[in-house]
Amino acid sequence: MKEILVFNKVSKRYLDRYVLKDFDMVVEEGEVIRLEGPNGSGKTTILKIASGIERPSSGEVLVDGEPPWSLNAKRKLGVVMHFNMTYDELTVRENLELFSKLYGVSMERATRLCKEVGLDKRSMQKAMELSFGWRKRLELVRALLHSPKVLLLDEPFVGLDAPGKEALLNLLKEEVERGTAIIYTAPVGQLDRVTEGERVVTLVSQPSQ
Ligand SMILES: Nc1ncnc2c1ncn2[C@@H]1O[C@H](COP(=O)(O)OP(=O)(O)OP(=O)(O)O)[C@@H](O)[C@H]1O
Repeated sequence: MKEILVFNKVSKRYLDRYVLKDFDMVVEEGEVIRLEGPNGSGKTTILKIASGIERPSSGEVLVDGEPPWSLNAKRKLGVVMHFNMTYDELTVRENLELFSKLYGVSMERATRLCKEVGLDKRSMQKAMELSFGWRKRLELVRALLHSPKVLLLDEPFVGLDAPGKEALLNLLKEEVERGTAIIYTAPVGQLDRVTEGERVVTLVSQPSQ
């Protein structure tokens, strides 16, 4: 299988404190990686670096051979963080029309994904009127519009009820079958999993310097 995301000796320092030190990880197409660790161990930081939101202090990160902040990498990345990337004042449909146009894809995929997660019945609601769990579904659909090769999800199960989790897992199963690599974070003790065969990468908090 092809290597799609590589972290090579990546360190991240905020002021004088290391959050990550010489972190290595190689993710292949279709792999599911669970980043597990206590609060503050750097799980979100890894996703921020992989998505190009933050740059590493040192080391190399490559998405299909390109740095995460490049346009080519952005075309291959789907990202759902704790903050929303859809627009509050636009409806579900308007948001998805906008992002579909930005990615240069037809609305067909958005329509199908919305149906799969039950968002089709809320297409005329403004994004800010959605409850937490429904906004999460919208964020997931937005992240999948351009059929990314790498999907980065920060604590995807948090705040979802049982039908929400089922809808999420169905979409993610489809993605894995398509060959998408999924990297997601989970706090220690979180029982939900994306797949049985996923690889767990355990992080430890860096000692304070
Ligand atoms: N912009 C920043 N400036 C300074 N420190 C930061 C910044 N972003 C993160 N940190 C620190 O880096 C450490 C790791 O944060 P991160 O959010 O990656 O951890 P996490 O494992 O995702 O934690 P949680 O489980 O609580 O979400 C924390 O101590 C945090 O305070």
